Amino acid sequence: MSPVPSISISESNGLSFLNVNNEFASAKISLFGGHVLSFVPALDGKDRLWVSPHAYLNGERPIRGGIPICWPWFANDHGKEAGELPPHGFLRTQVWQLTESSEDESGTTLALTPSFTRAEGFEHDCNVVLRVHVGARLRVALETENTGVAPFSFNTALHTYFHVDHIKHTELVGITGEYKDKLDDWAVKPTPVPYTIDAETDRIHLSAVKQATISVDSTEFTDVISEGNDSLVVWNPWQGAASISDMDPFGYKHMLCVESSVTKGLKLEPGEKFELAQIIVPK
Ligand SMILES: O=P(O)(O)OC[C@H]1O[C@H](O)[C@H](O)[C@@H](O)[C@@H]1O
Repeated sequence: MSPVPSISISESNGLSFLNVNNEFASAKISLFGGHVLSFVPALDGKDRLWVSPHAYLNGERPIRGGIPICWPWFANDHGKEAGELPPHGFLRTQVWQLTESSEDESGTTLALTPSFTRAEGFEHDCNVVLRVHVGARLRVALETENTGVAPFSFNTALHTYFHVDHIKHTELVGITGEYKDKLDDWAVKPTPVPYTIDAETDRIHLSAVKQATISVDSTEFTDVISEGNDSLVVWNPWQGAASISDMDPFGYKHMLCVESSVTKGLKLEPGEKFELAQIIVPK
């Protein structure tokens, strides 16, 4: 299909990208992974997303940064030994197609679909559509529809890497309740107040937080609104970034993952649809 005029297509290292430019913002989306890489609002010209300078942008590995799509499982929660199946599922490493695009007074909307939704570890019939709206806000929504005759359960996440000027000057506001600490054998702990990051952090917040704010130097920078989530994941590898081959040792200073997530298992009956969405609101 030919996209609307606010979308142009570029290619590099064998990957294709959709570049969206309208009066509200610009955005870049990789068809590999159905992966939003950048969202720069006209408001202040500051990218809200972070991509590692060492990210593989050639289809060899999932892209480190932007908005990876985790589906139909989160991390290694696929019921087999870690390493037997790809972490975060199999959508972030396949080529997606642009199936629809439109523009109106609020911005540009695109729909993308993955090449396949059935693979080892998830042998069910379904349709998956990613809808991206680039306007004064960025809305990313992943819809899953059960097109089969039996129910299935799955997990999913919009694993967004937010850009922050400096992690040591960053605070997360609005997260309440308890979290499971992956770095402490999944111990359940109260959410800290104030919520600052000063060490490796890998947490599944167990309440369905609908709005969190990323503040930098006590100034609100980005609101993160979630719809359909049952949890919120917060991740920063800190100096462990040095052992991640597609991050540099200091990469952790400029990113914070705040992931709108379904981690508790969501059951879809035949014919049912479910949407997980994240809305990124520049302040
Ligand atoms: O390296 P990746 O497979 O992209 O995963 C990156 C991170 O994703 C999530 O935030 C998990 O909670 C972390 O445990 C994991 O390290």
